[in-house]
Formats: sequence, structure tokens, C-alpha cells
Amino acid sequence: MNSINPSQTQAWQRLGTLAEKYNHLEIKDLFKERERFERYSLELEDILVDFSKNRVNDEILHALRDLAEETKLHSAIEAMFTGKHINGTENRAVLHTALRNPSKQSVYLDGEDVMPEVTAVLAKMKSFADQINEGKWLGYTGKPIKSLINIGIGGSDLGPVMVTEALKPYQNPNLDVFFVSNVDGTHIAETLKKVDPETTLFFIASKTFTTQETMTNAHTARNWFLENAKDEKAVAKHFVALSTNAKAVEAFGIDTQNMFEFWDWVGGRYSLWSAIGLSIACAIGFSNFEKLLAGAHSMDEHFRHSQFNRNIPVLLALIGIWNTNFLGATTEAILPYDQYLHRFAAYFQQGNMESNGKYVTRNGEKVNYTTGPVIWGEPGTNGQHAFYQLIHQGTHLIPCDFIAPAISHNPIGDHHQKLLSNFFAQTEALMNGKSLEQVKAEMNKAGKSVEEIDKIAPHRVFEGNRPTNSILVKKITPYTLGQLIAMYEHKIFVQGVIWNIYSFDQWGVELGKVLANGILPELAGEEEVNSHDSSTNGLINAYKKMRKA
Ligand SMILES: O=P(O)(O)OC[C@H]1O[C@@](O)(CO)[C@@H](O)[C@@H]1O
Repeated sequence: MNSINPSQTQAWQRLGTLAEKYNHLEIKDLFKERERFERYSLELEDILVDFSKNRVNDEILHALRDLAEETKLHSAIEAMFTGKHINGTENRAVLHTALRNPSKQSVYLDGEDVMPEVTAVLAKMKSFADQINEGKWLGYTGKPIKSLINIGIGGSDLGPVMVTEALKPYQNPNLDVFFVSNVDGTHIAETLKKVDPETTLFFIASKTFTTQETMTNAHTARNWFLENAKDEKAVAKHFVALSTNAKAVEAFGIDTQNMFEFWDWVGGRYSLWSAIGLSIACAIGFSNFEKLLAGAHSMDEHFRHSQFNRNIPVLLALIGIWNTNFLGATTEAILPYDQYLHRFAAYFQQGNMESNGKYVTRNGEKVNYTTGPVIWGEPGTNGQHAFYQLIHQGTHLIPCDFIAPAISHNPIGDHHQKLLSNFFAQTEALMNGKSLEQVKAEMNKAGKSVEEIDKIAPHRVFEGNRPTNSILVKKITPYTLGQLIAMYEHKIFVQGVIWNIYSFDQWGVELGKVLANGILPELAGEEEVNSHDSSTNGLINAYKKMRKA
């Protein structure tokens, strides 16, 4: 993969000049062009992406596309889809796109077609999910499974949680699905209270099968189960493993027949399409899981074959780079106006921040520009009553992605229309704002005194000119959700290429874990700890003192 410092490209220099030239560019003024919405929005099947309410014009977009060309984005896209080892520090390919390749057309990795293995695992997942959904997978007392508990964390949890929540309308009503991720004993304790060991099946989801939280929870689950079942042989009916590490699975005591494998070329935060998605396939049925894959594949094809000026992930990525590197934004909000999508932003906290939260380039040098943004967000309209004050009148520039379905799964009265009126109004308000003159006229009309107007009016001014993208989806279905997730995956990929960083490793999560493993034994016993700085020593010793009191 090419390793070009973006800040040294002509396009980047040009963009810097344009940022000065258009320093006072007002989004609302750009709408003097009647066709702006038509020219600055794109559709892919039932998804409309409107990026017209951004501080970009044709000149800026042209320079952004030049940046994509100069940083060799085309060849980087092909390198990913064709199994090149683009995860440079781990010497791995990045082929989550092969997991959603319905044609089964060959995808070669180091000369070997990966599709036969992918197809075999999907077939095994289908067989298993069908047995669960048809009540044919029986527990140790002969009862069908009713409760599924996925034990995993990070990419082995966030994707299954987000998707099963987003697709709850498609969930088998005879199945309860739970997710345990936190090593805080409360998480598994509260979950086990809700289930019967005779009818519960555990998914131990871990790419490495070594993650401290997951293995701790898995052993707790196994002990709880055996306290009831008494017989080790019963484990095989109630535990399956989703992993790349057969040796560790066997050592844990799960029959490798009950292991659904995936591969090191599937990143954890890109793994919901793999065996990690088994809890999804069971919850919503395998045919819906296939639709999820098909939606993602549709976005893959769009991304791989569309010209950059008609390419949704590329344009979202480039506008994000304009906001981050030339307008100074450091965070991005994802605001789904859909309660079922309440874990969507959380999912892309890992997806984006664990991919592009990097400060060293692929050359091993420290970057001289900003890279991955902080991702956050909550469903609308709740966010409007929590943090929209800052988005509208704060000192931070916060680009927002507003997402909404045109059709609700729960059309109760006029609820959905009220939700959508807010969805449409917020981006309009963030763009247009409200001037001092408008505020004063309103207050004057309301009969406010001159003193009150002079005192209060400045606080009621909205500067506006705050950039947003609006993503309108006909309905959140397995297919459209697959498209949405893949859209963001590819946006993140494009930004990583342009920022010249490795988006598919996560060395930054290691140090804390190693230090925690060192502190763990120090917490036992009563002797004072003095092996750290005074703060860490002080905290540990205070903890010990509190426990004694
Ligand atoms: O699936 P596993 O191997 O248990 O890893 C869980 C998560 O832990 C990490 O923080 C890596 O250590 C994430 O990248 C990953 O998704």
C-alpha cells in the first residue's frame, strides 16, 4: 500500500489555501444554487445521503477528490478487496468484504481462495441457527433452547448487540438474547438471574480466546451451568465458541465440533459478518442474516466501482477530512432518529476510533496532522434534551450525521412524524441559525422591553453554519442496515488511507491490559503496595483500607 504523507501533496496545500479563501463561507448562501440538493446528495437503492449542508463547494470538493487521487485511493481499495496484506504491522489481509460475497466468486489470499472456508462456516451457521429457531437444538434435559447469551467484548460484542437491537422487529419471539461483556461481575450476575440453565445456550465469542474479560465471564458461566447440570458432558449442548483459536477453545472445554471459526484476516471490529454474528443469525433467523450480508455487499460494490464524485463512502470520508483537517473539528456525532439504532454510535466508537485513533504513519513517523475523530452520539430526539445546546451554541465545531428511517416499525399515532419533523428541523437550524436581528424582532413582537431584549437577545442568537449530513433510509431492514454499516466501514477505510495510517491493528489497547495484569496480584492480601507512583500506590492502598474497614 502506498505510503504518502497527505500534508505534502499538492491537493492538501490547495485545500489549505481554499480553507483561507472560504473562511467565511456560509452554508446557507450555497443554497442560492437551486440544484444544490440534487448535486450534493446521492442515492443507493433505498438510502439517500444528503451532504449538501456542509461547508463545501465544487472547488473544495474537487480538491478533496484530488487528495484521494494523490494518496492513491483507487489502488488502496483494490488492495483491500484483493487480499493484500494491508494490515502492515500484523502482516495480515483485511477481507471482511469476503464474508459478504454472495456470488462466492473466488477471493484469493496468498494464492488460496478463501471462499470455500467462508461458505462452509456460513453453512454451519445456517444449520445451527435453523436448529435453534426450529426448537431442534435440545438442552441436557431435552428442552429446546430459549435463551441465548453472547459472552464477548469489543468487536465480539458491540456488533451483535447493535445489530440485534437494530433488528429487534425481526427477532424470533420465542428467543431471549442477552449480551455479557463487562468483567464487572454485575454484568453476568444480573444476566444469569434471568435464564434457566436447562434452556440456555452460551456463545463464547472471542477472536483470540484469550481476552481477560471474556474468559473470566466464560468460566463463571461454565461453573454456574455445571452447578446445575452437574455433568461435564452437558457442556456440549450449551456452549459454542466463535473464534480463530481452536487450541484455546478445546482447552476451555468446548468441543471443536461446536466451534464456528473465523480468520485472522477478519478484524475484531469488522467481524459481525463472520461467526461472531452467530447470535445475530440465531436471533433474527439465518435468512435475515443473509440479507444483512447482502446489504453490505451492495455497498461494497458501490464503493469498489463508483467514481469518487458518485461514491458515498468516499464523499463522506473526504468531507470528514475537510471538517477535521481544515475546519478544525475533533469529534463527530452520529445521531440516529430511531430508537432501535440506540447502539449504532457506540458501535462506531470502536469501529472508527480503534481504526483511526493513531498518531504514527505507515512510515513509522509521527503525524503532523489530526487523524481519527472522537465518535459519539445518542438517538434523537433524546440528544436534543441532553447535548444539542452545545452543538448549536457551543464553541466546538461538531459535524453531525443525522440518520432516520422514513418508515417506522411502530407507526403509533403521529409519533414518527414528530420524530422526523425534528430530524429535518435540526439540520436546517444548525445551518441557518438565527441572527441577532431576528431574535430582537421576535422579542420585540412578543412585547419584551428594550432592557430585556438588550440583556437576553445575545444569548438567543444561533450562529448556524454547522455542518451536517442527513441519511434518510426507507426503512431499517437487515438489508439497509448492512448497507449503512458497510458505508461507515468504507468511510473509515478511506480516511485511514488518506491519513497514511494503519487502520486495522490496535496496539493502543495493549499497555493498559499489561499493567492491569501486573496490578491484579497486588490487590490480594493486606500488605502495602509501593511499586508504583504515589498516586497508583495511594489508590491501591486506599482500596485495601476501605475493604478492611
Ligand atoms: O474478540 P477478542 O479477541 O476477545 O477481542 C475483543 C476485543 O479486544 C480488543 O480490544 C483487542 O484486544 C478489540 O480490538 C477486540 O474487538
